Amino acid sequence: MSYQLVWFKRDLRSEDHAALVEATKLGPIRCIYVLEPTLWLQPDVALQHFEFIRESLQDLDGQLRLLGGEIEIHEGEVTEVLSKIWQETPFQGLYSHQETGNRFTYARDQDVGKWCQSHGIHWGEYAQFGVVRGLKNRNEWQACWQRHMEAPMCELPLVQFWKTPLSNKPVTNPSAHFVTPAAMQAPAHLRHNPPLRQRGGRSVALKTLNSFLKQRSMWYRGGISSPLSAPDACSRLSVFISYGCLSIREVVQATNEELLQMPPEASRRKSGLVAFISRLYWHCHFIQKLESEPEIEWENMHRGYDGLREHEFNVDHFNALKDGRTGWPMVDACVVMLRETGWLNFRMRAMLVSVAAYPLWLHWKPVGDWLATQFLDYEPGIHWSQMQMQSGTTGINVTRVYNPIKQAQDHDQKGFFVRKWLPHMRQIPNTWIFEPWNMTQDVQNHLGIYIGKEIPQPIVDIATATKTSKDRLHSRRNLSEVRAGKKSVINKHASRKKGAERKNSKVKSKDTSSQLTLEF
Ligand SMILES: Cc1cc2nc3c(=O)[nH]c(=O)nc-3n(C[C@H](O)[C@H](O)[C@H](O)COP(=O)(O)OP(=O)(O)OC[C@H]3O[C@@H](n4cnc5c(N)ncnc54)[C@H](O)[C@@H]3O)c2cc1C
Repeated sequence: MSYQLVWFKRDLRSEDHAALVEATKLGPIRCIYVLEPTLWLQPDVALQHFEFIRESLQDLDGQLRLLGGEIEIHEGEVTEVLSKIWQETPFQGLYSHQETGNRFTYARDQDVGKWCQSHGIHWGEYAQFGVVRGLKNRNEWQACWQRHMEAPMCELPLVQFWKTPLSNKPVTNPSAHFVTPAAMQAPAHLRHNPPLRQRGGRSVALKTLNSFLKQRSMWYRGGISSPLSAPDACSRLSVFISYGCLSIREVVQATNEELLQMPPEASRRKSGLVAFISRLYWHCHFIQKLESEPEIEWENMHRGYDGLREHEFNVDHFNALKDGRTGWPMVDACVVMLRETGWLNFRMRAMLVSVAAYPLWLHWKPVGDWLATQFLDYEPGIHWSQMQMQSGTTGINVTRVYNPIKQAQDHDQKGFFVRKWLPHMRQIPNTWIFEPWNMTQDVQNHLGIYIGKEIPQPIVDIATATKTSKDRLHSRRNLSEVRAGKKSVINKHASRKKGAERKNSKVKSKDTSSQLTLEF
């Protein structure tokens, strides 16, 4: 029987799935997910991503079984898998969502395009975010985003599968060349699966969306900056959007519906949801940068900053950061929380990168590869744009440096956060909670806790090291050729959203808990 092949990637749902719908309109379909060995060798992947995908595929399999089909998991490089399937039972067309991924997936998609061409196969690719492929002019982008989010959700017609699964339950058929999600084997080299990470699948995603829209959005404004309140106050939807368990359009539309239904007295929740929607806009705005310029994953967005940090990489600084032993309690506690949960709020992510980029003077690429493995919600477009923005290499953003001592004073005044994640800080009295290295020898003797032993000595003097780094960055920025290069970055990447531009570089980001004034 002839059929259309639907290739699931980072779109692990059956609702509002343009590729699935368009393929279904043409006749019987077959659904596959490809476990690509080379993808799992990239520096930005971790076991947590694999396990999250497995959980999401199990859920997707359940959704497809209700419709009479299943998801087949094939192992191999995508063009090899397509060739094998094609040789066994040729298909008419290939259907998938567009992906703005890393360097590997970009090249892989080019190979798939060539494979389809050489086999005379139509490849239907559909946008799943408000990201525009082949965008000619950034001025038009905002209207495109709006159109995408306002379009009706894709309705699935009656589905016919190319074959009925052998059983109602997922079982791996030994004669078939595919396995079920439960039988997926993680590559042995993969490491890092935080015990407290979020679990995958659409059912969990919908529960998370619902609890945010109905309750937790109450704390969004004012609650998202502190790492103590953020785990509940933030939506926690990023990973479900990144792996497509939810479509971003359905999140935007559900939020707008909730806003319409809200009684006037729910003003707190209302302002929370309005702030949240603006984040969903930023989601696509940042991904558009990588879509328009894939090189920002490995090259400075503004090439005038080339050579600034690359040749001075201090491995000891990097290891101290990764081990959570920089000596700055707020930084070390964030590293531990991230390691245990796979998640951090925006402000603390920005602080980690800022500490890496300024006082530790580390180039963003290795730091970004490490953080990509730590963030369960790793989304290349947001990640690499943010890495560069917080490191000062975009050339268009105000230098924003987060002092970890001040961040602790502002967002963890009583030290609950650092004591939660750093056991050795539990005995430190409030007086020294922000700067424990100032404890006198007598105090250390009294507590039986020593700086340089249980508590690391800060690896550099933060004030001096930060000043030196800022001076170096600014002297580069002031070069006439660097100033001249700024315009083309603005033309290509800057947001045209009103209010996005900061009025002047001296405007401090006070609490900015709403973070509505994100820089472009
Ligand atoms: C260095 C760095 C790396 C980051 N890497 C990622 C990443 O790989 N994946 C990712 O989804 N987010 C990333 N972010 C953005 C942000 O920190 C996370 O989206 C957010 O913390 C996720 O939690 P949430 O879903 O509860 O966010 P909420 O505050 O509830 O936000 C709602 C949604 O808006 C989007 N969003 C929020 N903040 C931003 C932002 N600043 N830029 C773009 N989109 C945003 C996300 O899709 C998020 O799910 C990064 C930020 C920094 C500073």
